[in-house]
This record gives sequence, structure tokens and C-alpha cells, in this order.
Amino acid sequence: MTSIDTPQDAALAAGAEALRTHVRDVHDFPQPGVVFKDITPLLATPAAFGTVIGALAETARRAGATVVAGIEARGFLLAAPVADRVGAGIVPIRKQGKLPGRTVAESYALEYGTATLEIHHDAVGPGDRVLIVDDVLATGGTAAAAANLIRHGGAEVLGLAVLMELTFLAGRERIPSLDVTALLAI
Ligand SMILES: O=P(O)(O)OC[C@H]1O[C@H](OP(=O)(O)OP(=O)(O)O)[C@H](O)[C@@H]1O
Ligand SMILES: Nc1ncnc2[nH]cnc12
Repeated sequence: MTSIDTPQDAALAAGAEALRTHVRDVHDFPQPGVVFKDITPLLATPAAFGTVIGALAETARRAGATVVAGIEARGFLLAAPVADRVGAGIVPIRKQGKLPGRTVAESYALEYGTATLEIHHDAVGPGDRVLIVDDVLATGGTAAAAANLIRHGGAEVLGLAVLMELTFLAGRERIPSLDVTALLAI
């Protein structure tokens, strides 16, 4: 049995329960062999969504985040309400070709393909304390690229907060310098 000692422990435990109930496994999406963690039922259930946002916000508050960076696309759905709750700014890290200003780019591999992420060159800078928020940590390629982009701007990366960590893909090993909080490890 897990012991609950602090408000953060309580928030994380409540978040884990909401995820167990409201995340759906979709087999062989987007390609054969992948079990896709579909958060759309969670998004459609206000109480459960509020619970996981509360848990991520508690993590952001404790870390002292001044900026929450969300990774396109599902990360956006989480980063915005978390930033609003803690009074932090939001910085979007987008897929290639979507940001209008001058960008810095980083290519990476993920569980089911390759992609390129971009950030506006002036989106973060020295003095910013940035928490990266996303739905899933799988191989860690996405998170590693996001951390590189933020550090390129001279900001401090406080860590990565995700709903779910797919432990069999060993994502943490790819991002040893990042403090990872996962509401649910699978
Ligand atoms: O740890 P990794 O192996 O890098 O995988 C994790 C990433 O994969 C998914 O994003 P995806 O690129 O599918 O984008 P989406 O949110 O637009 O669906 C997920 O939202 C994470 O960002
Ligand atoms: N299995 C998975 N489910 C949802 N998002 C993912 N991102 C990478 N792997 C994933």
C-alpha cells in the first residue's frame, strides 16, 4: 500500500486513480504493435480532468515554475490549465512549421516515428524556471528534444511532468538530467 504523507502525495494518488479509470488503451494505433494511451475519455470527464490538472499544478507549484512548456498537441491541453492554476506563463513547443516567428528546431525519434519540434528563439531566457508538461513519457525522445530547446534559450529546466510513463520503454534513461514526475507508471 502507498503511504500518503503530503498534499503532493495525495494529489498524485488521486491523479493516478483518475487515469486508471479514464484512459483507454487502443491496440495497434498508430501502427501495429503499439498500445496507444488515449486520454480523450479523461478530457471529456470534468472531475477526472480537474484532478489530474490539480496534481500537475501541485508539481509545478512545488518546483517553483514560472513557465510551463507544453508539447504539441496533447501537451497543450494540459499545460494551459496547469499554468493558469499556478500563475505561470505558457510556452508552446510545436511541430515543425507551425510557429510564425524565428525558431530553434530539434529532431528526434519517438515510439512510433520521427519528428521535429520548434520553439520561438526568444520564448524563454535566463531567469525562467520551466516545467515541461506532456501526457506520455515513452522513449523520452520528445522530452529530450524539448529540454534541449529550452536550454538553448538559456532558461532552467526544472523537470518533466507527465500523466503516464511507459516504463518498458525506459524513457527516463534518455533524460537522466531531468527530474520526472509521472502520475501513473505503467
Ligand atoms: O517519449 P516519446 O517516445 O518521445 O513519446 C512521447 C510523445 O508522443 C506523443 O506525442 P505525438 O508526437 O504522438 O503527438 P500528439 O500529441 O500530437 O499526438 C506524446 O504526446 C508525447 O509527446
Ligand atoms: N503508447 C503511446 N500512447 C500514447 N502516446 C504515446 N506517445 C508515445 N507512445 C505513446
